[in-house]
Amino acid sequence: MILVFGSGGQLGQELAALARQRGLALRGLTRAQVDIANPSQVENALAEARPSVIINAGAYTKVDRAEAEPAEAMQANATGPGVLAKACAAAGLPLIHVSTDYVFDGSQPGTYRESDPIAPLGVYGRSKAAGEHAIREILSEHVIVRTSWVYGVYGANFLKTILRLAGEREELRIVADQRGCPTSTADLAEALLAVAQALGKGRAVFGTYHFAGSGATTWHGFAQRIVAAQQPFTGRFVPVLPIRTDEYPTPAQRPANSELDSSRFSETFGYTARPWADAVDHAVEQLLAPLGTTP
Ligand SMILES: NC(=O)C1=CN([C@@H]2O[C@H](COP(=O)(O)OP(=O)(O)OC[C@H]3O[C@@H](n4cnc5c(N)ncnc54)[C@H](O)[C@@H]3O)[C@@H](O)[C@H]2O)C=CC1
Repeated sequence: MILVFGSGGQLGQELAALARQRGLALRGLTRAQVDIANPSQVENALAEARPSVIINAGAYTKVDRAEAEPAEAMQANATGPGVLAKACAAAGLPLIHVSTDYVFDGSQPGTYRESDPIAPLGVYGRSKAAGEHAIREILSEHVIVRTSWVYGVYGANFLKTILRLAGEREELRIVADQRGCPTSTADLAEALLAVAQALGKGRAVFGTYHFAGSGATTWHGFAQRIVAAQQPFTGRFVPVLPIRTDEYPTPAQRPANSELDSSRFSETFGYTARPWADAVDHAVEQLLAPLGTTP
C-alpha cells in the first residue's frame, strides 16, 4: 500500500484519483490528519497504515509568502522531510519526495540536469533544498523527484488563475522572461506511481531525478495557451501581453530559466510527460467541458 502525506494538495488529490482509477491501494493523509514535521504523528501513521512505500506530497508552496514566513516554510519543507526520512529509515521503508526547479538560480543557459549545482534564490527554494539535503543525509532509500510549474484540475494554480482572469479582464499582462516547463499533476502523478511500482519490484532506482512537462515555455506562453484552450468553451478571447519580470515585482526572486532535463527519469522509469501544451489543453477541457459548453 502507498501512503501519501500532504494528500489535500493538488498533487495529493491527483494521486488519489489516479490510484482509484487504477485500482491501486493508496491511502492519503492530509495536513489536518498528520503534520509531517511532527515525529510522533508520522510514526503513528506508519505503524497504523503499514505501507510499503511513502510519497510526500506535502509542502509549504507559497513562494512569495515564504519570504515573510521562513520558519513556516522551513518547518514543512526541511524539518518535515527529515522527520519522514527518519521514520522511513526506522521502519525500513523507501521514501518518494517531490522537490522543485526553484533550487536552481536560473543563470544557466539550456536545461538543468540532476547533477547541476543548486543555488536557490529565495526562502522557498532554500527550504526545499534543505529538505532534499536532510533526506539524502538520513535515508539512502529515497527517490527525490524535482518538478516545475505544477498545475492541474485540483487545488489552486496558475492555470486556474488565468482561466479566472480571462473571464474578468480585458487583457492579461504576463511575464515573458522566465522560462520553464509547465507540468500537469496528471503526468506527475503517473510518474510518481511509476517510481512506486519500480520500488515495489525491488529495483534499485534510488537518487534524484528531474520530471517535468515535455518542452519549455515562458509564463506568457503558458498563459497564451490556456487562453487559447478556453476560447472554444467560453467564446471569450483576451489578449495576453508580454511583460518583463521587473514590471511585475514579487517578494521572491524567481529563476529566469529553470528548464529541467527529464531524460534520466524517462530512461529509468520508461515514462515521459506529454508535450506541455497538450497537457494544458487537456486540463482546460476537463475543467470547462463539464460546464456544458462544447467546442
Ligand atoms: N505548485 C508548484 O508549482 C510546484 C510544486 N512543487 C512541489 O510539488 C509538491 C506538491 O505541491 P502541490 O500539490 O502543487 O502543492 P499544494 O500547495 O497544492 O499542496 C501541498 C499540501 O501540503 C500540505 N502541507 C503543508 N504543510 C504540511 C505539513 N507540515 N504536513 C503535512 N502536509 C502539509 C498542505 O496542506 C497542502 O495540502 C510539493 O513538494 C511542491 O514543493 C514543485 C515545483 C512546482
